[in-house]
Amino acid sequence: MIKIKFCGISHIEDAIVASNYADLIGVVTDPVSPRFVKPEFIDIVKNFVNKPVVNVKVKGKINDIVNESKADYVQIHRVLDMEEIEDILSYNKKFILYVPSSEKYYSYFKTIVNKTNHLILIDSEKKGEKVNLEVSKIWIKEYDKVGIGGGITLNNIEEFLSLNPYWIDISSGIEKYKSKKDHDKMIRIVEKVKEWKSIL
Ligand SMILES: O=C(O)c1ccccc1NCC(=O)[C@H](O)[C@H](O)COP(=O)(O)O
Repeated sequence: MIKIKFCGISHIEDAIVASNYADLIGVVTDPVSPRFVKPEFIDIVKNFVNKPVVNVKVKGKINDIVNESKADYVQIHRVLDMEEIEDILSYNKKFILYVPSSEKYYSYFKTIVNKTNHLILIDSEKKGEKVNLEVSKIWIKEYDKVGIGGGITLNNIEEFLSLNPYWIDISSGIEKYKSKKDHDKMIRIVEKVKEWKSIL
Protein backbone atom coordinates (compact mmCIF):
# COMPACT_ATOMS: atom_id res chain seq x y z
CA MET A 1 0.00 0.00 0.00
CA ILE A 2 1.11 3.57 -0.63
CA LYS A 3 2.54 4.88 2.63
CA ILE A 4 0.94 7.83 4.42
CA LYS A 5 2.41 10.71 6.38
CA PHE A 6 0.00 12.83 8.40
CA CYS A 7 1.67 16.19 8.93
CA GLY A 8 1.14 19.28 11.06
CA ILE A 9 0.26 17.27 14.18
CA SER A 10 0.17 19.57 17.20
CA HIS A 11 -2.12 17.80 19.67
CA ILE A 12 -1.35 14.55 21.48
CA GLU A 13 -4.80 13.10 20.75
CA ASP A 14 -4.24 13.74 17.01
CA ALA A 15 -0.83 12.05 17.20
CA ILE A 16 -2.41 8.97 18.81
CA VAL A 17 -5.08 8.72 16.09
CA ALA A 18 -2.46 9.35 13.39
CA SER A 19 -0.28 6.58 14.76
CA ASN A 20 -3.17 4.13 14.37
CA TYR A 21 -3.55 4.91 10.67
CA ALA A 22 -0.44 6.53 9.18
CA ASP A 23 3.16 5.38 8.62
CA LEU A 24 4.79 8.69 9.55
CA ILE A 25 3.74 11.47 11.92
CA GLY A 26 4.87 14.98 10.97
CA VAL A 27 5.31 17.73 13.55
CA VAL A 28 6.11 21.26 12.36
CA THR A 29 8.54 22.97 14.73
CA ASP A 30 9.16 26.06 12.65
CA PRO A 31 7.63 29.32 13.93
CA VAL A 32 6.69 30.30 10.34
CA SER A 33 3.86 27.77 10.57
CA PRO A 34 0.41 28.16 12.16
CA ARG A 35 0.91 24.51 13.19
CA PHE A 36 4.09 25.33 15.07
CA VAL A 37 4.95 23.48 18.25
CA LYS A 38 8.21 23.45 20.18
CA PRO A 39 10.65 20.60 19.39
CA GLU A 40 10.06 19.25 22.92
CA PHE A 41 6.55 18.30 21.76
CA ILE A 42 8.16 15.63 19.54
CA ASP A 43 9.81 13.99 22.53
CA ILE A 44 6.44 13.92 24.33
CA VAL A 45 4.66 12.51 21.26
CA LYS A 46 7.22 9.72 21.06
CA ASN A 47 6.02 8.44 24.46
CA PHE A 48 2.51 7.96 23.05
CA VAL A 49 3.03 6.58 19.53
CA ASN A 50 4.73 3.64 17.89
CA LYS A 51 5.29 5.21 14.47
CA PRO A 52 8.27 7.29 13.31
CA VAL A 53 7.97 11.00 14.03
CA VAL A 54 9.22 13.64 11.58
CA ASN A 55 10.53 17.04 12.66
CA VAL A 56 9.51 19.48 9.90
CA LYS A 57 11.53 22.67 9.72
CA VAL A 58 11.96 25.41 7.14
CA LYS A 59 14.75 27.52 8.58
CA GLY A 60 17.79 26.78 10.71
CA LYS A 61 21.13 25.01 10.59
CA ILE A 62 20.94 21.30 9.81
CA ASN A 63 23.01 20.40 12.85
CA ASP A 64 20.65 22.32 15.15
CA ILE A 65 17.56 20.71 13.60
CA VAL A 66 19.03 17.21 13.89
CA ASN A 67 19.90 17.68 17.55
CA GLU A 68 16.89 19.60 18.83
CA SER A 69 14.60 16.56 19.32
CA LYS A 70 14.41 12.77 19.29
CA ALA A 71 12.59 12.78 15.94
CA ASP A 72 13.19 9.72 13.77
CA TYR A 73 13.27 11.83 10.60
CA VAL A 74 14.16 15.41 9.83
CA GLN A 75 12.22 17.09 6.99
CA ILE A 76 14.02 20.16 5.74
CA HIS A 77 11.28 22.08 3.97
CA ARG A 78 13.42 24.36 1.84
CA VAL A 79 15.75 24.11 -1.15
CA LEU A 80 19.24 23.31 0.13
CA ASP A 81 22.54 24.51 -1.25
CA MET A 82 25.31 22.11 -2.29
CA GLU A 83 27.17 22.53 0.98
CA GLU A 84 24.05 21.55 2.94
CA ILE A 85 23.45 18.51 0.72
CA GLU A 86 27.04 17.37 1.39
CA ASP A 87 26.50 18.10 5.09
CA ILE A 88 23.45 15.83 5.22
CA LEU A 89 25.59 12.92 4.02
CA SER A 90 27.63 13.12 7.22
CA TYR A 91 24.66 12.41 9.53
CA ASN A 92 23.47 9.03 10.65
CA LYS A 93 19.91 10.34 10.46
CA LYS A 94 16.94 9.81 8.16
CA PHE A 95 15.93 12.89 6.15
CA ILE A 96 12.99 13.89 4.01
CA LEU A 97 14.18 16.33 1.38
CA TYR A 98 11.70 18.77 -0.10
CA VAL A 99 11.74 19.51 -3.81
CA PRO A 100 9.31 22.09 -5.25
CA SER A 101 7.25 20.71 -8.11
CA SER A 102 8.48 22.94 -10.90
CA GLU A 103 10.61 22.06 -13.94
CA LYS A 104 13.17 24.62 -12.83
CA TYR A 105 14.06 22.31 -9.90
CA TYR A 106 14.69 19.24 -12.03
CA SER A 107 18.49 19.42 -11.74
CA TYR A 108 18.10 19.92 -7.97
CA PHE A 109 15.88 16.83 -7.87
CA LYS A 110 18.52 14.84 -9.80
CA THR A 111 21.30 16.05 -7.52
CA ILE A 112 19.43 14.76 -4.47
CA VAL A 113 18.59 11.46 -6.16
CA ASN A 114 22.20 10.92 -7.23
CA LYS A 115 23.87 12.02 -4.02
CA THR A 116 21.58 10.76 -1.25
CA ASN A 117 19.39 7.81 -0.43
CA HIS A 118 16.77 9.75 1.49
CA LEU A 119 13.04 10.12 1.02
CA ILE A 120 12.06 12.96 -1.28
CA LEU A 121 8.91 15.04 -0.92
CA ILE A 122 7.63 16.70 -4.08
CA ASP A 123 5.42 19.51 -2.90
CA SER A 124 3.99 22.82 -4.08
CA GLU A 125 6.40 25.75 -4.42
CA LYS A 126 4.28 27.69 -1.96
CA LYS A 127 2.44 26.24 1.07
CA GLY A 128 -1.29 26.22 0.41
CA GLU A 129 -1.00 25.79 -3.35
CA LYS A 130 -1.61 22.57 -5.23
CA VAL A 131 1.41 20.58 -6.32
CA ASN A 132 2.18 20.37 -10.07
CA LEU A 133 0.93 16.89 -10.95
CA GLU A 134 2.48 16.81 -14.44
CA VAL A 135 5.99 17.41 -13.10
CA SER A 136 5.39 15.04 -10.16
CA LYS A 137 4.25 12.24 -12.46
CA ILE A 138 7.56 12.28 -14.34
CA TRP A 139 9.76 12.53 -11.25
CA ILE A 140 7.93 9.76 -9.37
CA LYS A 141 8.90 7.38 -12.17
CA GLU A 142 12.57 8.35 -11.86
CA TYR A 143 13.18 7.51 -8.19
CA ASP A 144 11.50 4.93 -5.99
CA LYS A 145 11.45 6.94 -2.74
CA VAL A 146 9.42 9.88 -3.96
CA GLY A 147 6.42 11.06 -2.00
CA ILE A 148 3.94 13.73 -2.96
CA GLY A 149 2.12 16.35 -0.91
CA GLY A 150 0.53 19.71 -1.47
CA GLY A 151 -3.22 20.05 -1.38
CA ILE A 152 -4.34 16.43 -0.98
CA THR A 153 -7.97 16.19 0.17
CA LEU A 154 -10.70 13.57 0.36
CA ASN A 155 -12.05 14.93 -2.90
CA ASN A 156 -8.87 14.81 -5.00
CA ILE A 157 -6.75 12.04 -3.48
CA GLU A 158 -7.30 9.69 -6.44
CA GLU A 159 -5.41 12.13 -8.72
CA PHE A 160 -2.38 11.73 -6.46
CA LEU A 161 -2.69 7.98 -5.96
CA SER A 162 -2.87 7.47 -9.73
CA LEU A 163 0.72 8.74 -9.99
CA ASN A 164 1.74 5.73 -7.85
CA PRO A 165 4.03 7.58 -5.41
CA TYR A 166 5.91 5.67 -2.72
CA TRP A 167 4.16 7.81 -0.11
CA ILE A 168 1.77 10.71 0.30
CA ASP A 169 1.86 13.65 2.70
CA ILE A 170 -1.35 15.25 3.99
CA SER A 171 -1.92 18.06 6.47
CA SER A 172 -4.49 20.76 5.66
CA GLY A 173 -6.82 18.27 3.95
CA ILE A 174 -7.39 16.42 7.24
CA GLU A 175 -7.92 19.49 9.43
CA LYS A 176 -10.97 20.78 11.29
CA TYR A 177 -9.25 24.13 11.38
CA LYS A 178 -5.58 25.20 11.09
CA SER A 179 -3.53 23.05 13.46
CA LYS A 180 -6.39 20.76 14.66
CA LYS A 181 -6.94 17.47 12.90
CA ASP A 182 -10.32 16.01 11.99
CA HIS A 183 -10.18 12.36 13.07
CA ASP A 184 -13.02 11.36 10.78
CA LYS A 185 -11.23 12.84 7.75
CA MET A 186 -8.03 11.04 8.75
CA ILE A 187 -9.83 7.71 8.90
CA ARG A 188 -11.74 8.29 5.64
CA ILE A 189 -8.61 9.29 3.73
CA VAL A 190 -6.81 6.13 4.88
CA GLU A 191 -9.81 4.07 3.75
CA LYS A 192 -9.48 5.68 0.30
CA VAL A 193 -5.82 4.68 0.11
CA LYS A 194 -6.67 1.11 1.13
CA GLU A 195 -9.50 0.94 -1.42
CA TRP A 196 -7.11 2.21 -4.08
CA LYS A 197 -4.76 -0.69 -3.43
CA SER A 198 -7.57 -3.18 -3.81
CA ILE A 199 -8.56 -1.69 -7.21
CA LEU A 200 -5.07 -2.26 -8.66
O1 LIG B 1 2.30 22.88 7.95
C1 LIG B 1 2.80 23.98 7.77
O2 LIG B 1 2.25 25.01 8.15
C2 LIG B 1 4.12 24.11 7.06
C3 LIG B 1 4.71 25.35 7.00
C4 LIG B 1 5.92 25.48 6.35
C5 LIG B 1 6.54 24.41 5.77
C6 LIG B 1 5.93 23.16 5.80
C7 LIG B 1 4.73 23.00 6.43
N1 LIG B 1 4.10 21.78 6.45
C8 LIG B 1 4.52 20.67 5.69
C9 LIG B 1 3.38 19.77 5.48
O3 LIG B 1 2.34 19.93 6.03
C10 LIG B 1 3.51 18.62 4.55
O4 LIG B 1 4.85 18.20 4.51
C11 LIG B 1 3.04 18.91 3.13
O5 LIG B 1 3.43 20.20 2.74
C12 LIG B 1 1.57 18.69 2.90
O6 LIG B 1 0.80 19.73 3.38
P1 LIG B 1 -0.69 20.04 2.84
O7 LIG B 1 -0.60 20.62 1.49
O8 LIG B 1 -1.22 21.01 3.85
O9 LIG B 1 -1.45 18.76 2.84
